[in-house]
Amino acid sequence: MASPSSDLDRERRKCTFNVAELTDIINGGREKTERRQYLESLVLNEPIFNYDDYYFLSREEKYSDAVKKTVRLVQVLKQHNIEDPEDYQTLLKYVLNLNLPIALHNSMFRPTIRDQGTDEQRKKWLPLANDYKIIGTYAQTELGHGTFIRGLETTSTYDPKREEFVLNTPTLTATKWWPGCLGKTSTHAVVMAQLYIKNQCYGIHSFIIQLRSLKDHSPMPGVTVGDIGNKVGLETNDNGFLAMDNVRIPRENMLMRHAQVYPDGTYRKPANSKLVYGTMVLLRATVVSESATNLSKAATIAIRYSCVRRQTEAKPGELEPQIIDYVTQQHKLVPQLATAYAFAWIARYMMSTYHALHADIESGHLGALQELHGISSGLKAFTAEMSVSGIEVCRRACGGHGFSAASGLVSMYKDRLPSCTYEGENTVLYLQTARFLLKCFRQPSITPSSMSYIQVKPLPGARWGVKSPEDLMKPILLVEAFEHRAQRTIKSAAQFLESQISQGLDTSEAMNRSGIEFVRCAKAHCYYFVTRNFFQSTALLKCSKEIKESLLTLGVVFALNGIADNSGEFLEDCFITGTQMEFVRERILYCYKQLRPNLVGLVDAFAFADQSLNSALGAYDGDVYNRLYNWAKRAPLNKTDVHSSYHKYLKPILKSKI
Ligand SMILES: CCCCC/C=C/C(=O)SCCNC(=O)CCNC(=O)[C@H](O)C(C)(C)COP(=O)(O)OP(=O)(O)OC[C@H]1O[C@@H](n2cnc3c(N)ncnc32)[C@H](O)[C@@H]1OP(=O)(O)O
Ligand SMILES: Cc1cc2nc3c(=O)[nH]c(=O)nc-3n(C[C@H](O)[C@H](O)[C@H](O)COP(=O)(O)OP(=O)(O)OC[C@H]3O[C@@H](n4cnc5c(N)ncnc54)[C@H](O)[C@@H]3O)c2cc1C
Repeated sequence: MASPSSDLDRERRKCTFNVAELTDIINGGREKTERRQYLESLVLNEPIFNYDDYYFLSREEKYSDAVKKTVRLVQVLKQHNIEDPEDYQTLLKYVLNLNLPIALHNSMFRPTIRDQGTDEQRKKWLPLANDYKIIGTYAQTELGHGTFIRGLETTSTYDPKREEFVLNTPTLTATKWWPGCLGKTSTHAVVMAQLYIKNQCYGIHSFIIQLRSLKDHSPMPGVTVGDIGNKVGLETNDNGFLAMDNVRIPRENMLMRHAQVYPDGTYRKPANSKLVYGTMVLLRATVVSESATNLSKAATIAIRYSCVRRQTEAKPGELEPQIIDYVTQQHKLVPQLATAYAFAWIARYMMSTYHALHADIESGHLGALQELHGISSGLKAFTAEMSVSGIEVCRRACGGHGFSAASGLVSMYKDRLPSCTYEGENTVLYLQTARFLLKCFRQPSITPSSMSYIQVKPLPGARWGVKSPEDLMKPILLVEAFEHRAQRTIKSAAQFLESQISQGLDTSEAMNRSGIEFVRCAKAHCYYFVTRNFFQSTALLKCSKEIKESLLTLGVVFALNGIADNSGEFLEDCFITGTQMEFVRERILYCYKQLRPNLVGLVDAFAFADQSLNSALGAYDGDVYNRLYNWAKRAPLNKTDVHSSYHKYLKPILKSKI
């Protein structure tokens, strides 16, 4: 048997491009790579951040271990004056492969105060939060409502006499349920509640409440708080519940940047009622980046493993082949690698668009609200869905060892599963994107330039201009196919809605009956958006010819598999012919062959530290079997040769007369 590490060495010698150059491109430049390496050096060398036996821990041990790591991380950040949120994100992406009990503090609590708080409120709360003197979460979802925010039952009633709000969870279903880090960690929360003044409801607003004493961490009076129990994944996160019984907070604790309640109870409404939803939009944009990162990790593990795993005697007397050389294995993994790169590029687009439109919104240009909501909703759902499915494809492609916790793919899959649900359940978000697409379809004047393609009505009888398999390497033809499909499905969704209304259904029932068409056109739009962005971004890169060629070929793989996996949508109106579908299948094989020498180089370029992957299958040196065996020997069950259950239970029956 060839030695696993020699297999990977040989793979690395095959690579046709400079891996470090591609790493810089992925990171956003040489400086960013150096900054990342510096941040990694601060943490990766600390024994406390060792994850070797993490998979053996119980849920409670995992949570406690994560709190320990969190405290040390905060100390490191303070010691080295690391305050830039981007640095924190870099550490999360590339170093810490855990969901920390300060996840919501940094991802939602602080941003909500920053974006929804007045200058005075920022001055009061942000220094405490930035210095981790308080730890917060974002408590919106309740036992009875997650999607329908306007249906939330928690109330915040203004008492003008004492200039206070009184918060209550009036029913069991009003109990806040799921918020991350709520159960045991957070001392404060932004609570989303229905504002009541003189018995009139003004809808959802955000309020800061203290959950726990800063002296002994015990729950505050009127606060019942705890962990919601074991979940599929995210075991380090104490997702919790919160019930409030007449919890009084000062008037100043309502975040009042957009809406105000004056001491006498006068209410000033926000310029737009959706401004209070702003933090969710930021998180949806962040989910796009997380989806890219996790699929990149999964592809790294599975491709490295597939280069060291040899199986089945292809030709008598010869070495068993590397499983990466089975085309069926390439057909599992190369599309995931292509998707990982496509998502890395769209994540950069999403975050830059978020910051640009958020700045517009901050300057009062509220028209950008809907555009940002429309774009972020779809991309969150699309990338989360494909990333989670892709991680499972990578796990399954590793055979039996893919089922071992030591693969790193099992916990990754379990931890990424909820990304299709939190921050907006995927279907609900697709419907929101579709709502915006149809608005653009009907009202060209509100259509942002990024969606101007919607105005172009596809010519009846339009046909794909592909004449040969070689044509399929031309981005313009690939983008044309996805653009046509998106235009057609948006138009068809609009027509379907009209047909429902013309049959006499009221708008909400007609919208409901059109829901499947809406989701279909939202997905088609996202596929087009990601494909177009991939080729546009790659074309602009200043890099070696070899890197550009590999990235373009990955883009072709992403696009062609998108067509092959959804062929019905392209054949439905005869835009694509059967012959052209044969070209697609032939070209997919061609691309796999072209990419084969560079597969390890393309995953090495992500430059995930072994500690961050925490995988016996995906370590840089490929020493799979030793890692698996040594890890198994450390399993708690192997502390003794004979387990105590033998003496307690097994021995009597084994001694009994047969
Ligand atoms: C490490 C792990 C971290 C995980 C942390 C997880 C945190 C969480 O999960 S926080 C909780 C997340 N929860 C959600 O995302 C709830 C999802 N539901 C919603 O966002 C809303 O309920 C809705 C969008 C589904 C509906 O909102 P609603 O107020 O009922 O709006 P209408 O349906 O009446 O009208 C839609 C209308 O409003 C516009 N709009 C909706 N949301 C936004 C927004 N965020 N920004 C801007 N505009 C928004 C939408 O465009 C429609 O406009 P029109 O078409 O002009 O009516
Ligand atoms: C791991 C995890 C972490 C979370 N962290 C937080 C947090 O920190 N803070 C917080 O506030 N919340 C948090 N949540 C809650 C999360 O935001 C909600 O679970 C999510 O918004 C979905 O709402 P729901 O659970 O009520 O599902 P539901 O809305 O009940 O969805 C159930 C089904 O109904 C369908 N459905 C619902 N409404 C519609 C509709 N209008 N049209 C069509 N179909 C519909 C959905 O598509 C879905 O298939 C977290 C959840 C998880 C799993």
